Amino acid sequence: MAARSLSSPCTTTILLSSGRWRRTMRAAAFPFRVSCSAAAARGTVVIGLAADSGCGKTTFVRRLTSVLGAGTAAAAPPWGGNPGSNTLVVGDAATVICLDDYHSLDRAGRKERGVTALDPRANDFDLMYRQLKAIKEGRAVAKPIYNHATGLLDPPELITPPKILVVEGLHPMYDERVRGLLDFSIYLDISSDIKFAWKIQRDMAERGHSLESIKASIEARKPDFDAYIDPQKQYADAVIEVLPTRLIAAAAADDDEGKVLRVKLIMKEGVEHFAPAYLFDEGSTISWIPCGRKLSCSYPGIKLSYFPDTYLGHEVSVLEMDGKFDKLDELIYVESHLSNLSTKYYGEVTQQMLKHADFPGSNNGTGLFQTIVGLKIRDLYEQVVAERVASPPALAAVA
Ligand SMILES: Nc1ncnc2c1ncn2[C@@H]1O[C@H](COP(=O)(O)OP(=O)(O)OP(=O)(O)O)[C@@H](O)[C@H]1O
Ligand SMILES: O=C(CO)[C@H](O)[C@H](O)COP(=O)(O)O
Repeated sequence: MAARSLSSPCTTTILLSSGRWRRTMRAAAFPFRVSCSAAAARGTVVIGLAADSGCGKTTFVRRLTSVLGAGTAAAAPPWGGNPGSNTLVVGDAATVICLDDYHSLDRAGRKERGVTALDPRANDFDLMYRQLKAIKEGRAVAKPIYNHATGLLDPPELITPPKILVVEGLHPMYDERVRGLLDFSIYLDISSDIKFAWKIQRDMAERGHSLESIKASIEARKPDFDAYIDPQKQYADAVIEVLPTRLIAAAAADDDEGKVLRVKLIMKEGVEHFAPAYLFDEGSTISWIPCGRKLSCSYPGIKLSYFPDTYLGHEVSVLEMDGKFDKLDELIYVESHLSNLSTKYYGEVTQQMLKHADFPGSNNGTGLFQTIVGLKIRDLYEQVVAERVASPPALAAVA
């Protein structure tokens, strides 16, 4: 097969899954030549997105890549890749890798040893660290693939350094070394009843699982979720917490299977390149019911709040939305009262929400806050690049 040039920035040194460096790639394994560009010299900005399975990582990533990739190619798997790939490449703007690819035990291996995929013993954090560090420094890596269709570890795929690398999965903030590579981190914290409702809806409707098997799987994972996944939220720069509504009495809300949600965007103070969004007046405490002439609300209405708080020992600002929008285009009324959104033009949040009105959560705080975090990440990237252009870092030595 003919060699193919990629426009993505990278050097010709590849970090292999085995941990060894290779200066050139075998054409049969990776049939393209890799070129370097100024973006590699700028370094890759790395974003971590942590959550349990079925908690909305894919949905969040779709909103984020839409914000980041505006004007470039739609998200696609790597060129010439394995059909079992979990990676998404959004032009040269961003690449999203799934940390499931660093499972060191395949499905049969986990079963044999009696460990879940959430257990650190089923994951190779040394390789994860080495490869993410290499990408961040501008080097391509041959990353393994965990194939969810077969439950096997497939041959590796080439990941070239993008401008923004999103690492999503169960453990982006678990290992201290990996955590240290993240320029920004997000945790999606879905309360157990709502997680259960989302999982049932997806796994029964789309994957043909029985209610009993879904319940059993959630129960079996719970101890490891509590031990290894949930504690990562203490490290997150932003947490999107999804809770049952307070606008309806608990019994009635239960009947509604979590269709009305109370969503909190918890934003850490003092994070470099990240200025928390706020409602009306920065640093104050606000409770606002926007329903009326400019915002249509059916039962149970909408309540927005904004307040300072402490979260797991950190100073934070919190934006909260309880309820759901009836008419998405009227969101502009709410947007116009929010500040520090990092939009490039008036109404960009509303436009993004309308563009993806069919995504889950578009009529409530999950979609709104995911969109805002996406815009903040784009802004963070632009700030980092502007700083690096003003004072370029020394290039890492290439082996
Ligand atoms: N904001 C939301 N509101 C309502 N339902 C949602 C929301 N986000 C996700 N869901 C539901 O939860 C399911 C899982 O979402 P998604 O695929 O984004 O999660 P995930 O974390 O990527 O899961 P996995 O790791 O298992 O692939 C979706 O099929 C969707 O139905
Ligand atoms: O928690 C998960 C993250 O997506 C998966 O369960 C884990 O990756 C194992 O995958 P599979 O169930 O396909 O063997």
